[in-house]
Amino acid sequence: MAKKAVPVKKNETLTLTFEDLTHEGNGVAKVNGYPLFVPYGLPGEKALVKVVKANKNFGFGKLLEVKKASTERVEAPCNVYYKCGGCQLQHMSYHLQLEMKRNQVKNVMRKIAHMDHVPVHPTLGMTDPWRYRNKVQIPVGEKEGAIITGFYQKRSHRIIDDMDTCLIQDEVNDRMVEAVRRIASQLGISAYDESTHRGVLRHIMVRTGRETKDTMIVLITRTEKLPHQDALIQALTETYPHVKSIIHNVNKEKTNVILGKKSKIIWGDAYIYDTIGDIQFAISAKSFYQVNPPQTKVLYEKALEYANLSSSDVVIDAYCGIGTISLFLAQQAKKVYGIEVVPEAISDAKRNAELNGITNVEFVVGEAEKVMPWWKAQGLRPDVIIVDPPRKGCDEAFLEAMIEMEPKRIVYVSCNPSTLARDLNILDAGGYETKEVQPVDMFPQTNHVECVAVLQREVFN
Ligand SMILES: C[S@@+](CC[C@H](N)C(=O)[O-])C[C@H]1O[C@@H](n2cnc3c(N)ncnc32)[C@H](O)[C@@H]1O
Repeated sequence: MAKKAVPVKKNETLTLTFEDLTHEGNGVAKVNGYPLFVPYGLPGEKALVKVVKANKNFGFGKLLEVKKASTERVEAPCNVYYKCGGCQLQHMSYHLQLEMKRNQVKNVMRKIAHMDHVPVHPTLGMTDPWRYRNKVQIPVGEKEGAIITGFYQKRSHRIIDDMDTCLIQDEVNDRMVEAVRRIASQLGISAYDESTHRGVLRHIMVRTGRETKDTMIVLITRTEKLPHQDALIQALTETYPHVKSIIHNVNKEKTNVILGKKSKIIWGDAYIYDTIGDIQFAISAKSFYQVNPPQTKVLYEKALEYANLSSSDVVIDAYCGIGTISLFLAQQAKKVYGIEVVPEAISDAKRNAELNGITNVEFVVGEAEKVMPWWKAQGLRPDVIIVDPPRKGCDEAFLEAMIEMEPKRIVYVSCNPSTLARDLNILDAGGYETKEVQPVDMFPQTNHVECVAVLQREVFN
């Protein structure tokens, strides 16, 4: 059979009309059926595009000029949007962002889960989809002898040197990054240089409680010692009374991983506090805590609604982090068991239960895929199981144990629709029918999407 020729050439410029959007947010145009993916292109738009890569079955293009703009195109408010790798969707209306995320979920439900029939509801979005992030981790560099902070330019480790704000961050985080940068510069603390593996300050991490405005600052250095530590602490805490915790973390490795293994509280508490709904949470530096608190409440309320608990129900919250979902569930259930692999998160979870006077919870440190079969062997038979795994989804041994425990319902919270669809398929074969899926926009302006799905056990006679 004759090989089909690629209809475009690298560096060629073409006028094209976009027909679709990928789940990354790229426009899709077709040249004689050959798809060309173009960042920042929107469906219905006519644009001048330069071909930058022409693979056998698909290519990539660069948007040179929009000839006819979509009514969904908006001006990106961030002045470094087109350089930064953090956001991908600022050029489209929020309405289209929500629709795109729902379509992504519908697509995986069709293509991976083979569940065309399952309703995927419209994405639950934010009224104000800006300034929502409670945590920033920003690289530190040097320019003309001064310390700079900024995210990396897209697909590189070059720091954006004219970034003065991040519009999806809590303003307190922005201010604190700037304060640490300025004070560290004044004190002559050097920035880490990745190419030479020299210098001191690698990253600044700031976490702020949305409701409390309590702030934790984590200073990540290559060196054991943080130079001018006392002066830095004094300058920060005298000027910013909302700073409740300063932590020094040491990362000596040549690595992209931000936090090193060794941490020391150098001022204040090990925790900051925040509230979601009427529950208070203590959050330590290394624990997972959802980054968008208002939408976390929306997500958890949906999970709780899907769990449909009665006061006699026993529940497992797998991958429970610092016990956020568990404590919500515990208000309506007889007993909740939480399982999580990070020991610090389980200490936080126990502390959080105490803080809120919640006694019907039990938290265990371990890998969910090992603890679930053990719980099953011990005779634990929960009425409802909630899972909220990391992006890679659930381990098969975990899914198997969950099916064998025969809960009447499973509620699956996921930050990766593809692995969600894969796992729903496995659970379906194990007798759990997916009833509906609700996308929730936890990460506006970015192409990430969160979902919650409810599954019911089919009882065969
Ligand atoms: C998406 S977070 C969810 C946390 C929590 N449910 C929440 O909403 O804050 C996933 C959690 O799973 C934990 N985790 C990752 N792999 C695990 C495993 N094999 N067993 C148990 N927990 C795991 C992570 O440490 C993280 O806290």
